[in-house]
Amino acid sequence: MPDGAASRSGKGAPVRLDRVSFSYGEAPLVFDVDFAASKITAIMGPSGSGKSTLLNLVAGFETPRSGRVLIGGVDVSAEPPSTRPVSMVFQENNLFAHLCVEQNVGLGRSPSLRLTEADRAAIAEALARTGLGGKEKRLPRELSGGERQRVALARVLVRDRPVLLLDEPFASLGPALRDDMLDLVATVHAERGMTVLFVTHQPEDARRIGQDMVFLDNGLVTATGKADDFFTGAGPEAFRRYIGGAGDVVSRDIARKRT
Ligand SMILES: Nc1ncnc2c1ncn2[C@@H]1O[C@H](COP(=O)(O)OP(=O)(O)OP(=O)(O)O)[C@@H](O)[C@H]1O
Repeated sequence: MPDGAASRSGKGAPVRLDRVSFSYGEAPLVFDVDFAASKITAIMGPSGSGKSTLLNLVAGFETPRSGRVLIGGVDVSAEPPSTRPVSMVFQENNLFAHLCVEQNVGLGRSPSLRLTEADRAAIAEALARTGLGGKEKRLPRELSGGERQRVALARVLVRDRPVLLLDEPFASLGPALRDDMLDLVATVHAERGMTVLFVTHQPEDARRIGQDMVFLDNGLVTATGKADDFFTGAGPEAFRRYIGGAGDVVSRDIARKRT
């Protein structure tokens, strides 16, 4: 499939930030970086380094001061979020409080909730996959935090866009549930091959599903490469300092897996 509009559904599309600058009124953030099609890239960096801003620029919630955002080779810089070939899951507040689970997921299919039979079948399948069968009519406030994030994931499943943006979506969950969710993302990624940009502060989460790594520091991309290389000590000094002792644990896990 050629890059471009054709890659708006189905397989992953490459994402490029071409000398994108952005400012909230203070020092500018400048991003010049490529995310490979159909890879899961972990985005890490100290608090305030610009990770969420980068995702918001890709999603269209923020507009570059200069430079271009390209998805599948197409300049989407002037497009609103709704027309970009992107889905996003935030740390919280992904759901509409007055809509039930089924409707919240249905929005991924049709913003007006005019759903076809095929849409309803896709919604039922996504709810089953995320373990939400039987909870279709519940409101978000009647769900646990983990269940709410699963609804957000189910919506992403039915939306089926070539790019998935995850902004610490599982940060508030316990470790076992977090691992389950990460595994679900990895399984869906293996099936569909969408491009995933995954912001996380957790080295073990980045290690679990990340294939590539983009490291931000102070509003700039300061290192990119294979995630494994970062965790086996080949990453920049700033990365090692950032993850501190967690690096040793993750490296040991990698060594154990390989023996
Ligand atoms: N709405 C806003 N208004 C003004 N400044 C903002 C706004 N959002 C973020 N910033 C600033 O922009 C910079 C980058 O913020 P961003 O949220 O992208 O960082 P982050 O790496 O995602 O941080 P964290 O890991 O803490 O979530 C920070 O200096 C932050 O204070």
